[in-house]
Amino acid sequence: MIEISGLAKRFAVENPKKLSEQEKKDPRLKGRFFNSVRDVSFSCGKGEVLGLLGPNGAGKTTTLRILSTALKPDSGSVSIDGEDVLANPLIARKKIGFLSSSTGLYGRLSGRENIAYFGELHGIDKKVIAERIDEMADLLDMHSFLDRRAENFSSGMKQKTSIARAVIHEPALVVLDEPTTGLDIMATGTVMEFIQRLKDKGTPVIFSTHHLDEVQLLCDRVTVINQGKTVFNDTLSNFGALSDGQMHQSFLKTLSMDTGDADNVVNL
Ligand SMILES: Nc1ncnc2c1ncn2[C@@H]1O[C@H](COP(=O)(O)OP(=O)(O)OP(=O)(O)O)[C@@H](O)[C@H]1O
Repeated sequence: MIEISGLAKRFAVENPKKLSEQEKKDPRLKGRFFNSVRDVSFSCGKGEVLGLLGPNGAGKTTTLRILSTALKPDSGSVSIDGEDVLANPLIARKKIGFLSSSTGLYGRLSGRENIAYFGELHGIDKKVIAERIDEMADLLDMHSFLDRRAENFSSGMKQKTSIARAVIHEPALVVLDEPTTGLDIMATGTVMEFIQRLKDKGTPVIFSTHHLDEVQLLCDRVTVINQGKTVFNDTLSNFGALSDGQMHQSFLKTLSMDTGDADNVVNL
């Protein structure tokens, strides 16, 4: 079980002229600081898949980077199975598999070598690494490119290799930042099946997405972030019930419920 409570993270604005027009009008901009995440809370239990939704710039990536310990929050708490992630980042890194949208592969290494390298960093036996890579190559349909150098991989090949790399140590929790962005329909289906398999094995999965069909297919829980705050945090069925099962309408409804203070979280 992972529990996130009251996360907040602000960034210093180095050059206000570089802010987008939308960011300049955003209530999160306070003087020289942009409060990207202001109050984010949710939890995800064993065998559950949680979909993290929100408009562009809502704070999803910032939140997921905090969970993965890549970023330190200014306030709030993150615990996995009762263990304080922020106080024990090394233990947390062992427990969490994180797919980031920004971490690249080593172009000179093959897909297999990229994944194996991470396995070795985690201290896993080489034989076990080889077995796990074979298993993941089956599941993610990677055999045709696994031994090619990663520098010329397509987006789909890169993403599958990055996902395999993120879970090589069989983490207790998997966090995926927009895992299907840029993938074709077949690769998207393969990644969705891979998440379903993690769920069947009891591994909690948190993933951010803009695709409501993926949420409907896979998620048990839905969290919506708007302007850095959790505005909805509940089951998929209660999310659907906000507007008779029309996911798109439910999403829009949660956004309109954000009145800008912390008391408007819809927790049905
Ligand atoms: N290091 C940083 N310095 C300054 N501002 C940042 C930094 N990282 C993120 N932000 C700002 O914080 C806000 C939230 O960004 P974040 O990437 O978390 O949003 P997101 O919900 O993942 O968006 P998207 O759906 O577009 O990926 C944005 O306005 C972004 O510009």
